[in-house]
Amino acid sequence: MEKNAKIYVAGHRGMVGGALVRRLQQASYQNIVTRTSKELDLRNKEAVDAFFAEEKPEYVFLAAAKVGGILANNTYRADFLLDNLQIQNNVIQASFDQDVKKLLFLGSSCIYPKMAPQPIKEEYLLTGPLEATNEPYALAKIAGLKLCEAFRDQHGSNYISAMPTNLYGPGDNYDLQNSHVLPALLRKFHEAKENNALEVEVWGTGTPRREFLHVDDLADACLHLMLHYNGKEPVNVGTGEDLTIRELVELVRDTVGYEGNIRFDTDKPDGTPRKLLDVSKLADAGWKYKISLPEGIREVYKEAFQSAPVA
Ligand SMILES: NC(=O)C1=CN([C@@H]2O[C@H](COP(=O)(O)OP(=O)(O)OC[C@H]3O[C@@H](n4cnc5c(N)ncnc54)[C@H](OP(=O)(O)O)[C@@H]3O)[C@@H](O)[C@H]2O)C=CC1
Ligand SMILES: C[C@H]1O[C@H](OP(=O)(O)OP(=O)(O)OC[C@H]2O[C@@H](n3cnc4c(=O)[nH]c(N)nc43)[C@H](O)[C@@H]2O)[C@@H](O)[C@@H](O)C1=O
Repeated sequence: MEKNAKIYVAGHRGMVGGALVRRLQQASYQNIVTRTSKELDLRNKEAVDAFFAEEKPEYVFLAAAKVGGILANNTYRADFLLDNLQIQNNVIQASFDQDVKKLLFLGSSCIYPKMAPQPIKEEYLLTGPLEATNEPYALAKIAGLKLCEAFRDQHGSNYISAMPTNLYGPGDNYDLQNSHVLPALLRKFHEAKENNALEVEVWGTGTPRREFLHVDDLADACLHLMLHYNGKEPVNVGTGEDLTIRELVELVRDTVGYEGNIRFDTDKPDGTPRKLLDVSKLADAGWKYKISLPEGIREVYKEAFQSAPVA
């Protein structure tokens, strides 16, 4: 990828898209094209086709998507399936029509079967039923990675797919209903400490296990894959380490310095019991994460809550 190549980052205002733009600029890629969803609704095929015909990007990072935590996925089931199918179908088709040299599609670790053997290898895809709470989203992501594979099979398109584990970092979503667990816990414990609340309520039983990767590490992995990976199979991107939600709750509580009680609301869903990724493929390609979870949580907490109020 030449330093003056025209690179389209779809979803640049999001947590992942923002990290991708930072990483590309840090690596001296200056010809980066972006559009907000107000400027370009990627569900609108005509608008997407017109944008690609006008801009003719050479490389595409497809980080735009409808994204949310377990409750959002389980509430807006049709939106998560339809929006994500429309976005990825339009961007991948337009990329082919305009001869994009290489496209990287972002999937998610939730594409794998609920009870897949752990750690999860890429070849476990479609070997068992999905987790019910995010099945619509997972099916959209599976369709996206399969569309990339199909364009490669039929047309020789160099479209690759990365399957990230749970992510956190600057620009995360802190809405208490729709966000993922880590940003939600940071906000809950911060506000409880500020308000001297006696108790913090967290969801589920605390027994599921999750793996967390800082979004700056993900962006670095995506650039590494764009530069060096030309394979058909999706590539897992993670740390290869996980912890229980209860351990995460205690880590966030201690980072924030909250000393009150914690109550687990078992009426809320646990979701997948565990989704630890096997990251040996990425390790074989020479990449490993850098930011440890405790360090990452400290940094994110400082940046999001101790320097300015959360929007
Ligand atoms: N967060 C996580 O834990 C994980 C995320 N991923 C994947 O990473 C990618 C990015 O996720 P993340 O950064 O967390 O999500 P965010 O919600 O932070 O960002 C999503 C972005 O997509 C854009 N977008 C959404 N709908 C549309 C639309 N109709 N038209 C144009 N743009 C749209 C938004 O643009 P705007 O701001 O302009 O409205 C936003 O910038 C997704 O593919 C997600 O599946 C994978 C695994 C874990
Ligand atoms: C990245 C991945 O993210 C999603 O899957 P998920 O990892 O299950 O999502 P989550 O981060 O929201 O929850 C993780 C665990 O944490 C528990 N939990 C406790 N307390 C809170 C809490 O306050 N908020 C949330 N959201 N969860 C909480 C919660 O009960 C669950 O056991 C997919 O939908 C899909 O988007 C996807 O691919």
